[in-house]
Amino acid sequence: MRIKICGITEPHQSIAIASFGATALGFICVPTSPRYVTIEQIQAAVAKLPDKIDKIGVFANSNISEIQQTVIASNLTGVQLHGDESPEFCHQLRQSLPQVEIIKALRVRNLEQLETTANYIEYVDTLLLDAYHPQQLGGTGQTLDWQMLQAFSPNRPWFLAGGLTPDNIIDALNQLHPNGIDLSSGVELSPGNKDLNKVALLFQRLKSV
Ligand SMILES: O=C(O)c1ccccc1NCC(=O)[C@H](O)[C@H](O)COP(=O)(O)O
Repeated sequence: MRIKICGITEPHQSIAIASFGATALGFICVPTSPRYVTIEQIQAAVAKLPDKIDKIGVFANSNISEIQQTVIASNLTGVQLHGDESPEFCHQLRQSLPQVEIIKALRVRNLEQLETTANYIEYVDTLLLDAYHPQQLGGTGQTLDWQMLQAFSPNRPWFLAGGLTPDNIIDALNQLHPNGIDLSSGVELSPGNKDLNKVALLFQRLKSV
């Protein structure tokens, strides 16, 4: 299973979290986020990471040239689209960045919206389901209605996100079978400052899965 820790801002934390066993790290490229990082900060955070770690830039409603510029300058291996990007936008991004993993995040409010994931299947590599929040795009600590996801079985790998913590992760994975999990505020001291004790506890608990 893929384990993505998102909202990294500090180089020493990115190295520590990779050494605990994270398979992917996420860097927030959304200027309004308290976890926002510049290209220079991403470069510093990824510089000493092993090649096998996926380095994902998280964008929301950015244009293709901004995304392309950041991906190339920061050596990112993937892009997570966390705004209102359409399937057509994902298709265009694929033409511009053919070697880069495209993850479409959907902030799921109800079953009808969950069904819109089908529109993205042919244009993205991976889906990510996050919780809906009326004011914030991500990193909110809100959990999804896991009951609503019981029958979710898309024709693409998918990440479960939204309010996951070391305390609820086993419960989540007993109920759902995602290909990956994504955590941010549940392993933080404050936005962008990860709590390495909580990250270590997470990986310890995941050993039993
Ligand atoms: O984390 C942010 O600040 C953020 C801002 C704008 C768009 C996306 C953002 N985060 C995306 C993520 O992938 C988070 O890991 C995801 O929302 C889960 O967060 P949390 O509920 O805190 O675990």
